[in-house]
Amino acid sequence: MPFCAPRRKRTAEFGCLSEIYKPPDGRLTKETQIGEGGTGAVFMGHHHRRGKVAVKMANITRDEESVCREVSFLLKFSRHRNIASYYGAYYHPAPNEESSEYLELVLEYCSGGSLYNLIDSTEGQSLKETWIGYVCREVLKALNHIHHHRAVHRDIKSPNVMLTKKGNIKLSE
Ligand SMILES: Nc1ncnc2c1ncn2[C@@H]1O[C@H](COP(=O)(O)OP(=O)(O)OP(=O)(O)O)[C@@H](O)[C@H]1O
Repeated sequence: MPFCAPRRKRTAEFGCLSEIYKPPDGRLTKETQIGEGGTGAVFMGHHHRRGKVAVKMANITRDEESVCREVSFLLKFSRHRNIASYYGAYYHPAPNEESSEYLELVLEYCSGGSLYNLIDSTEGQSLKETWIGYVCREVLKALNHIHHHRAVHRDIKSPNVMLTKKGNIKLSE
């Protein structure tokens, strides 16, 4: 089975997650862990067609509502150049009753880290004004796009602003 994008977000009426988000057939591999967010761990991964990707293990058992919110945000907005591309999601069932169910969200890999890391790396010095201007302009482009579609982000902070290898700015949820 090829890499598949979810057809629609989960709601009670659509039924079983395992039918909506098909599991991969081994063409997606998870490698080292690169971060930890509120919904779960984030891994660097490799996809046979996309190359390097970020795989976010979103814990459905712990907080299904915020996972659905994130998927819905990505489906709506991730085609914008200032929002990390969303390649699809896979359902990961709980192996036993004590474990959690996950949705593996496959995203564009932002190897430059977050704006938070970038500021931190200056060790108390400020970023150059030209950089501050550039980052603000790119984040505003993403926000303008979101607002144009009558939505709001509500969690703008430096850890949610990511950088790609080329220095492009990507707003995440
Ligand atoms: N697309 C990505 N590319 C590279 N690293 C990423 C990517 N997404 C997340 N990360 C890494 O994983 C960490 C956690 O990301 P995540 O989006 O889960 O954080 P969060 O915003 O705190 O979580 P949430 O808002 O979902 O509770 C980030 O700080 C970053 O280091």
